[in-house]
Amino acid sequence: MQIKVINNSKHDLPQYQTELSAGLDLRANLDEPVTLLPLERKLIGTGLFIELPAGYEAQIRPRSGLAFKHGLTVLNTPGTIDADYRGEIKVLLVNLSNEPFTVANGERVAQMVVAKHEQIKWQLSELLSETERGTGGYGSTGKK
Ligand SMILES: O=c1ccn([C@H]2C[C@H](O)[C@@H](COP(=O)(O)OP(=O)(O)OP(=O)(O)O)O2)c(=O)[nH]1
Ligand SMILES: [Mg+2]
Repeated sequence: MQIKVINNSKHDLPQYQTELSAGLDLRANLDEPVTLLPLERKLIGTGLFIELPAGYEAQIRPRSGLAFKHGLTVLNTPGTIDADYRGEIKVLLVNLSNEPFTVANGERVAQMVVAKHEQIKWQLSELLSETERGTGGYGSTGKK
């Protein structure tokens, strides 16, 4: 499917890195490097503006390599880009390591997955159907 995009960044459009990748890697669009101290969070611009069709969202997710090697993740993961959003796509990075991390211009800081979603209508009810699980959760299964 085709998605309208405005690229006001210094970089090429995000690409799928392999044939069947789910995520497009998003590059930081910076005038100068940005340093995140331990536990610090910062919004990183991408310079990208998109127009998703109705019924689609884009999810902003961390990259596992940055998370594993540097404790860098997306604070609000998965970030939600609504189909009616026309602003710049931004990435809310947080440094969960003990070391400062410096983001370079053009660094692939996160990935974006475009996904279908439903918009529901509520059917207000008094009773829900019975199931084997019932109200159990939070580790309720597999016990004698
Ligand atoms: O990681 C993100 C998350 C959101 N957005 C943009 C697109 C999204 O459509 C809009 C609103 O996001 P969200 O609904 O998560 O934030 P909110 O705190 O509920 O703000 P709002 O009241 O504007 O909906 O912000 C981003 O650029 N990056
Ligand atoms: Mg919202």
